[in-house]
Amino acid sequence: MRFIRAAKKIDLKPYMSTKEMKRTYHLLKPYILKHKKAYISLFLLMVIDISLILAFAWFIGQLTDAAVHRDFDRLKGLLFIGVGLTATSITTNFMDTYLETIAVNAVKKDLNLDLYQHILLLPGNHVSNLHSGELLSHFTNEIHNVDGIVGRGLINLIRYPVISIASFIYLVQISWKLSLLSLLVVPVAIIGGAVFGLLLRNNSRLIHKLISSINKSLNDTFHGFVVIRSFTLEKLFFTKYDRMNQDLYSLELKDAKLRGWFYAGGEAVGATAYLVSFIVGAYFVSGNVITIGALLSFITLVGRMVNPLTGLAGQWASYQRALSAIERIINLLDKPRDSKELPSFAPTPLLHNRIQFHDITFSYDGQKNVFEHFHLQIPKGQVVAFVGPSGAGKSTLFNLLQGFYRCQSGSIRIDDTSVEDITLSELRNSIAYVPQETFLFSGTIRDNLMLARPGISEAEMINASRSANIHEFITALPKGYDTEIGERGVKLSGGQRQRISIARAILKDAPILLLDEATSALDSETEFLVKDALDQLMKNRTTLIIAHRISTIQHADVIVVLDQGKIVQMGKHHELIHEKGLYSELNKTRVPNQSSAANPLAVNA
Ligand SMILES: Nc1ncnc2c1ncn2[C@@H]1O[C@H](COP(=O)(O)OP(=O)(O)OP(=O)(O)O)[C@@H](O)[C@H]1O
Repeated sequence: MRFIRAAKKIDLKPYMSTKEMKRTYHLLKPYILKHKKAYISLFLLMVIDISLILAFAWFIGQLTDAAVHRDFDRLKGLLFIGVGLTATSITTNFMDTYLETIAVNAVKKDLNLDLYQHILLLPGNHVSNLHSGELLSHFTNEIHNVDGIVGRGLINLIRYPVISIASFIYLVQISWKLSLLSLLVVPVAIIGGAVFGLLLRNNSRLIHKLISSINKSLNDTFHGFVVIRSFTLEKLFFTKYDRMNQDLYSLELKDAKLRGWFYAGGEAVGATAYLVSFIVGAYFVSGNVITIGALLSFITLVGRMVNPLTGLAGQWASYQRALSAIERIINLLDKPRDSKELPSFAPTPLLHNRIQFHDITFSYDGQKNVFEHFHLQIPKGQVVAFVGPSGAGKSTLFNLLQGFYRCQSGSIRIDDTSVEDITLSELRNSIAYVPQETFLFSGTIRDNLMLARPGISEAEMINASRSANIHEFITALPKGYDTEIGERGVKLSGGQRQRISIARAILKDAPILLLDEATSALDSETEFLVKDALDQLMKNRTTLIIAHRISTIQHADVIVVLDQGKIVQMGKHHELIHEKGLYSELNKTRVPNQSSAANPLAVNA
């Protein structure tokens, strides 16, 4: 109930604005136009459908009058017309259902794909503000609500008023007095529909928001199983989930009540119009003002005139529900992308000279600078290690070099070309990155290795695995390289995952290598073996390393000591160790009586 209470404060003003409607149709227009054939056909079917409605009303009137006058020849002729009308109606219904499916699902399919592509291309600063649970709910919940806006939903916005107007014109032909009477219910139907539509939209907006929160919570639960169990958070999480579910149930009930009242109101308006027309019409028949056939035509059409008005209001209700869903998608689609095209494998430009961080100033949030006028040059082929306390900016340098974030000023250059001037495909294919936290995709070990680049041969894969000291482990598994490793590689140890990640980087064969704590999950023996592989891998490349362990950096060509985004020391291990400064401080905090090879730089750990 907490969610509902907080939500009650929501201002109703935004729901009255037409700006969001315009934004929504602006977003949907290209998708609708792409499938214009289906929409044009639906429109033509609509015209046929309206003609059929009028024709049936005429048919009933004619049939009744022919029966009253015992005109059997006319009855026979009408029978054929009736069969023809029914056959046309069945065919158009089938076509309508089929085309409606195309018009709705094709738009949803395209929107789905574009949304996915958009998320893949969002820059790092937007991605870090997104929650995967919320993103999932865009695909699993919100996108399905566009039904209310596209397809028949859209056609009905034209269809309903046209049916009402056409029926009304026909009604006037039968009896203008009766027609004026039936007009009295029109304002009631329209005002009622508009009010309920607004209430429904407010409620729907809350439902979408809550479904998104539920998805977030589920995502956190499934990713945080270990923490939940070790901190005995099960009851806490369950209670929170229970409360959200209860809130969702209450909101759905409210939605059902609103809809129920709304449809009941619509029925009442329709029934009133029907009854009043019937009673007054019967009075007209007894006075010979109209025939029985004309009365039957009239009451058939009166429903056709009033129902679209309540239907239009009903359409307005689903439209509001759809609008509240789609505005969440639009907010995401409005965010600028990193590039227009999806990065993919591209031939790697070789690094001929150097990497430069030239006078860069960068902040994640636009307020606190991580780097200010930062300079650093890394000549080709060097191994440069970065050390420094937590939060010094080491990972940020890697993020910037890979183009995950853009600097506010200054430039990062590879061979004197700014990374902003080369495509993301070229940039990222020039870099092999072994991250601090290894991410493996669900699937087999082979799948995870082969994605390093296209065209990897079996022999290359095995050689890379050998170099990363993981081949023996893999071949000892019952299915070898074809072993399924579970979601995110849960069936492997941290060290095994990290060695697969190293093998993947070896296979990528890029001129620049980024190792972010690449050996942190390895025991000292395995680390020794992998270090050998990494040394081989680094030979013809320019390598940037972030490491906690001295063993990984003591042979680096340069060690860059960072503190709060500034270079405070630079040099080789044997020089820095004797210098007074942060590096020797970090070194002093090593645990005594351990070999330096296995020791972490404690401040950074
Ligand atoms: N996505 C982000 N959004 C906002 N701020 C961030 C983000 N990532 C890092 N920061 C901030 O930027 C600063 C530098 O972080 P960075 O991760 O580069 O440090 P680091 O030296 O790699 O630290 P560690 O050794 O702990 O990984 C920190 O103050 C951190 O809080």
